Amino acid sequence: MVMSMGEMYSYVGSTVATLMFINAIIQQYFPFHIRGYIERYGQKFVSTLHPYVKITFDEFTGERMKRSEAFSAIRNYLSAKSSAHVKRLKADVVKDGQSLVLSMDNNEEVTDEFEGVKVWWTSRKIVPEKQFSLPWYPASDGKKYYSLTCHKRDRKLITESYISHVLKEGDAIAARNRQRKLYTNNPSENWYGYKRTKWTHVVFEHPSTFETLAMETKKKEEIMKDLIKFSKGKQYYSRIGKAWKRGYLLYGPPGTGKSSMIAAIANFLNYDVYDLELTTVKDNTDLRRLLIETSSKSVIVIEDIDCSLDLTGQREKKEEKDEEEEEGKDPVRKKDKEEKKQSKVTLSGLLNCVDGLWSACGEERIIVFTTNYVEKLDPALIRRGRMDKHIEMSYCSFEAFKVLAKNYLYIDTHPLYEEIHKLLEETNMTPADVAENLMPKSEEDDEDTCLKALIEALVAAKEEARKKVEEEARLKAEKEEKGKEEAQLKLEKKEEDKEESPKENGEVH
Ligand SMILES: Nc1ncnc2c1ncn2[C@@H]1O[C@H](COP(=O)(O)OP(=O)(O)OP(=O)(O)O)[C@@H](O)[C@H]1O
Ligand SMILES: [Mg+2]
Repeated sequence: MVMSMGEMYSYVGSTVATLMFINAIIQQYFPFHIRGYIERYGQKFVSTLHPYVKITFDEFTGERMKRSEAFSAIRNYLSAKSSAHVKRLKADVVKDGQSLVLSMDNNEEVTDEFEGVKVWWTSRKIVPEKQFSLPWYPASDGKKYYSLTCHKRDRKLITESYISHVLKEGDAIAARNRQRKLYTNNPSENWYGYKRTKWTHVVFEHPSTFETLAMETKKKEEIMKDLIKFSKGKQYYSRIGKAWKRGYLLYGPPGTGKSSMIAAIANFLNYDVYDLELTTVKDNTDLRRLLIETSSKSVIVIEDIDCSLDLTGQREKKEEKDEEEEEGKDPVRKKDKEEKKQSKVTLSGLLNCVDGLWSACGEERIIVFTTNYVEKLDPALIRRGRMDKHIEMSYCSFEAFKVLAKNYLYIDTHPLYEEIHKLLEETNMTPADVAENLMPKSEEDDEDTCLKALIEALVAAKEEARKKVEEEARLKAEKEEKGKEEAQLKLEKKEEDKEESPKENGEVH
């Protein structure tokens, strides 16, 4: 008898289903010790009739019954395959999220094909017969597992290629559905209380993207390329023997988009964000503890680094010396100072965290420092290799303005653009201020009104800057004049002293 492929598959499908049915009956009606015999001899018998291999994937594995990553990946993979075909689906709300995951219900079957080979997946759950439950020890939900059946002749392909394909695809689906998080560190002193968490998180939903970011296209593309190279660089980093991380320093005046850039980076790479507030970290050890708890695929942000860290080490050291002499006499004061000292993260502590040995634990991390005053930073902090890329966020250029106009007013060009172009070249205005002016203030405001408002603001800013320059020049001239007068007075006094001195000398002798 010659079977068509379709017939063979339906035969195999029905055989598998029949066997499963028999198996279910055995499980249900035969006592445990007889079940063992039946299963053992049954399997021998079946394997001659049934040239198929079955692989099972339990939900919980190992001694500690950890949730199996393979099980979750398979669930994601199958949910994508099954939601269109399977009749009975189970809906789950994923952890922390509002998103729904549909997976095949127990005893449902899904067929999949890989390189021309067919396989069958079934979802199973074994519920224990006798359940023991207490309020503080709820009854088990049963043992869930997926089983994969394939023909014996395809065993090699399935075990060597197909399963890893499923796991990879499942992980990719999970990454796509994942809700990203924004973490903030809890102050060190709260770590040891009831909750004992170092990081608190909320769902990260920031609308900033590289598309909405107002800056020169060339600069933007360069950063995006750098990020892509980094995120795909696992092998590259391990080959050159460097930890898989990258440091960015974003600097520029307030309102030029440093924080927006961080959000755009996280959205672009689909990473979590850890917003690290250094001032509430007690010391270097706590800083290390915090960073060790960050996960890979994340952006670790330290905003306003110049304010969070005391970088004026030199001056402080000198003052400390003087104070130490005083403290020798006053033990209470000494203790106070020691406590204060302990509650500080030092520059070297931070540097150790950025490029010390431990930072290689965990991978795929971007560290971003921001500052308004790059010139204030210690060169040790920003040297190349530590901060791989320095990005200047500057005042709004015409190109950046065009991005904002497109975002806010949905326009690419306008007769007023020429005037705005000229004004932006003559005046410094941050993208935040430009954006504020472009925002319609009432429903009647159209693009003309908004652009005119921006022109007005630019003219006012230009006028203000001119006045400021004038005022500064005036003050400088005044200072110089005063300096001259003082010098003149000094000179005169010296002359007078000279005239008087022979007399004095005379008096002494
Ligand atoms: N380059 C930009 N592109 C798009 N929007 C921007 C840009 N710069 C600023 N903005 C707008 O201005 C607001 C403030 O910008 P942002 O917080 O990113 O500035 P910042 O440089 O981090 O400022 P600060 O130094 O005060 O932290 C943002 O919400 C955004 O709407
Ligand atoms: Mg900011």
